[in-house]
Amino acid sequence: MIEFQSVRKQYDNGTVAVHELSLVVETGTITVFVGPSGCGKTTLMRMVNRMIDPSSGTVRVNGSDVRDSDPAQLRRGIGYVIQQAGLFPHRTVLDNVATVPLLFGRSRREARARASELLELVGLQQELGKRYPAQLSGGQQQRVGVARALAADPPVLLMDEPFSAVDPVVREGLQDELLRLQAELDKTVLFVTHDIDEAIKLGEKVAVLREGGHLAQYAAPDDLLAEPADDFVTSFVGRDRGYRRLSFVESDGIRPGSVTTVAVGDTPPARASWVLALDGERRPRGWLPPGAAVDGQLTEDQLVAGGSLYTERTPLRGALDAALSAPSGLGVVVDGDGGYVGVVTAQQVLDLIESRRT
Ligand SMILES: Nc1ncnc2c1ncn2[C@@H]1O[C@H](COP(=O)(O)OP(=O)(O)OP(=O)(O)O)[C@@H](O)[C@H]1O
Repeated sequence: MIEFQSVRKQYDNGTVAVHELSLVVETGTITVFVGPSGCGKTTLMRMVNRMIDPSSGTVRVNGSDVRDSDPAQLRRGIGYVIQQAGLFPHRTVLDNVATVPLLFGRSRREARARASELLELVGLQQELGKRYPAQLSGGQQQRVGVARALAADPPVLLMDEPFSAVDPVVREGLQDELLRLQAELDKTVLFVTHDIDEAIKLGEKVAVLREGGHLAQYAAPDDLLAEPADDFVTSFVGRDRGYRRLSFVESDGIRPGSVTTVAVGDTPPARASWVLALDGERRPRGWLPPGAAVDGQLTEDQLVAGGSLYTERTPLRGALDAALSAPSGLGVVVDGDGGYVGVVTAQQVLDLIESRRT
């Protein structure tokens, strides 16, 4: 557990970066600090590993005041991941990660073996270990940064805008990876971002900060979207919060309907409605428009691209998105292996939401 108690930080130039802030970060959770630039997120995070000391107030990690620990000792139990990964440019990827176990007194061989395990854990192929950081993509470098922070198996992980230098698609992949890792490792993660969508996706609790290091709200993401504490939080969480809240709404009660399907390679039936094309493993490949004439076997280039797929029993947002993005207006529901289950309409999702309200 990390506790901030009446913490204040005023820099020598008079800037108040954090204003009398108190909050508790629970053990084994991902907690996100989010807010506009300059609101004190980084300052607050760096107080945990004593890169910055508060002007007043107390920061405790697992009950101990951090000021009572030697900074070097303290940092061994706290992994730190930053934007651009901060890797040593003249060491190979494997040696970058092995640095930490070496510091802990492991032999070079043991350290490299451990580094190799960690690269695998963060989803990097072993041969990338021989490269230098500049020979990796931004997303891969970020994974190396995470592997290095995990090398000491610290109970606490600080992540300061770790994914903000990569493009949105890679970023989403890294976020998913972090959630997967956390399910396995159960660390206490403090994550800083200025992106509210990232905060809502990753955080079990989210602290919204505003200018001058004031805590505007500290809540679970669903509560933040449902009941923003004030105008600042309302505008910060954005306009489509009603829609985004669907990410937290269970889909129990959605009954997928059926639609005519055809396997790619077969001859489709003549239909006045949309026909869904599936591959040999019954995974959706696209749609055949109403009345489309196909002579002989159906090929993929005759199909209209499908919308997003909705994996059954995941939150409602995905179901609505699948329906809205499908050319047929029918969201395709798949099972955990990506196999076709049925279809769902936007109306079904809205009816379910309405029935819950009443
Ligand atoms: N060493 C310093 N000396 C003086 N002022 C500082 C120092 N470090 C940060 N500040 C100021 O303190 C405030 C909070 O900075 P901090 O870096 O904690 O914000 P942040 O929320 O992490 O911002 P960003 O999202 O832009 O990284 C800002 O006004 C910043 O200019």
